[in-house]
Amino acid sequence: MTDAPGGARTVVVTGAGRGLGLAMARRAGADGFRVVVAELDAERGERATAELRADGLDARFVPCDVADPRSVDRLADAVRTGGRLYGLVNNAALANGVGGKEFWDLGIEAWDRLMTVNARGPWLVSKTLHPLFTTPGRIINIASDAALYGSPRLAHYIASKGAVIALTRAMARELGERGITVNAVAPGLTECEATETVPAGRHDLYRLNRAISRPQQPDDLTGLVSFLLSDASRYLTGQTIAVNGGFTMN
Ligand SMILES: NC(=O)C1=CN([C@@H]2O[C@H](COP(=O)(O)OP(=O)(O)OC[C@H]3O[C@@H](n4cnc5c(N)ncnc54)[C@H](O)[C@@H]3O)[C@@H](O)[C@H]2O)C=CC1
Ligand SMILES: Cc1ncc2c(c1O)C(=O)OC2
Repeated sequence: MTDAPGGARTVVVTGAGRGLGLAMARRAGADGFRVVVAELDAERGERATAELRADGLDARFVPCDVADPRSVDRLADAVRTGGRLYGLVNNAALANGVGGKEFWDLGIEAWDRLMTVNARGPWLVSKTLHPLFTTPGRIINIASDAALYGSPRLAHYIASKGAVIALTRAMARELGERGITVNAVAPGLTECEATETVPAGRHDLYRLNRAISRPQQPDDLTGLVSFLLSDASRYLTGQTIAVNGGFTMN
């Protein structure tokens, strides 16, 4: 893709230090976008950015905690100086080791922490960055098929992802006039660092109930993200699309 006049189009990917976020950042970079790796864990963020750059991609690390308004303001400052904001992928979430307890055994603190990062985060980052967007623009919110299926022993997590799906709809309506599409992507349980601690039986259950019965990999998600960032998706907004080998179906 050639750069439009006015410099490269920037796509911010939160939580892009590893896992699905890094895979999506790599794809956005390969598609010709300037990628901002907005990541809480500086070591991960630096390493991921170095990897992308070593592959010849235009990437830069900006430390960011999506739960902290001042940190998100600093992300906006960094984006403002770095070109034109075209896309935002709200990917950062607490997804590592969150499962295992019935809803009645969850504590207030765990509930609030997940809601703060996973639901408030995408709202706060979108709220803070939206004035920087060009037209057209793209926002992609990463949900989870666990919220569609109703996965047990993840109640706070799936409630936070349910909020992300509803938020997507409100944002799509409110940003439609500005030519910014907003969609949610609901990945299935994927083989990556964050799910190494998910019991094998759970991985098996997900795999065996898919139309395409094999383990999901981070790259299974990136084709849809590429499409959503492209002009080909210009009339698609407010939707939630599950990429999960057919574990859930609409
Ligand atoms: N891995 C899976 O099987 C699935 C993951 N998802 C969703 O995909 C997204 C990515 O998941 P994974 O790559 O598995 O997770 P991960 O835990 O490997 O990566 C998430 C990244 O976000 C960062 N992060 C955490 N809190 C942050 C904060 N407050 N501010 C900025 N960055 C922060 C972490 O440091 C980490 O690098 C999440 O939204 C997750 O809920 C959805 C369905 C399945
Ligand atoms: C079963 C299960 N465990 C952990 C996670 C998920 C899941 O479905 C998920 O969607 O993101 C992290």
